[in-house]
Amino acid sequence: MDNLQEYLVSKAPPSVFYIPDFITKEEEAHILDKVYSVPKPKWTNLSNRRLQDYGGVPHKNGMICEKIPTWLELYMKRISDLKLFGDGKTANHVLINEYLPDQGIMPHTDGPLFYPTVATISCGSHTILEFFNTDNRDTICNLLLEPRSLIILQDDMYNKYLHSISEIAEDEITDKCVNLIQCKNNYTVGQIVKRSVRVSLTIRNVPKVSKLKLWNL
Ligand SMILES: O=C(O)CCC(=O)C(=O)O
Ligand SMILES: [Fe+2]
Repeated sequence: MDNLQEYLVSKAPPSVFYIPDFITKEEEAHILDKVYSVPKPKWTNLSNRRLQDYGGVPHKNGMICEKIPTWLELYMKRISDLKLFGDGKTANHVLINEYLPDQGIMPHTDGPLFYPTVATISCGSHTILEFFNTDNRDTICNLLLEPRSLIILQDDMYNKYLHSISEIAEDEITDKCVNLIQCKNNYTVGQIVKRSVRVSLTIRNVPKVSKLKLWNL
């Protein structure tokens, strides 16, 4: 991956980059193996998905950094090397979401505690990430995220629009999907694509970290 600009999704508002095959099938299998080998309490169960978080709890007074597993640091470095987080800053937080085929995430923005660029690696299944206008909930565009792809959101696509994943077990490809020509596979409008279990790695930078160390733990 030499030049990020080659991966710009030019039909979306500024700015989205879509990189198919960012990781190999072997790396995908390795990630899934690691994600599913944690002890059960590492999972946080929500009503519509489960998640694991690494790096600490982002907080307005500063995140108290926690040690991140070595296997994850490898993928964080690959993202940090893209220089997405401004003046030499590197990734220091990872959220791992697991979605069963009919699970999703409600419309939201990622908020002010993170540097306003988010990088997400998809494993196991495709999904469709939908973007909405905050005021009237009109659709802005959709992005088809293939397994092993990387998506990078910044500028208005991070700050201005809401994003969500519908709670449906299969997706219909529509012309609202603005990155179809950049996908590895061929998709046609009207096609139905069945979801399987998807695990996503959302890799970010929390600019404000606390120097406080929990010596007594
Ligand atoms: O799973 C994804 O691709 C999106 C996750 C997301 O939006 C988030 O964790 O804030
Ligand atoms: Fe999000």
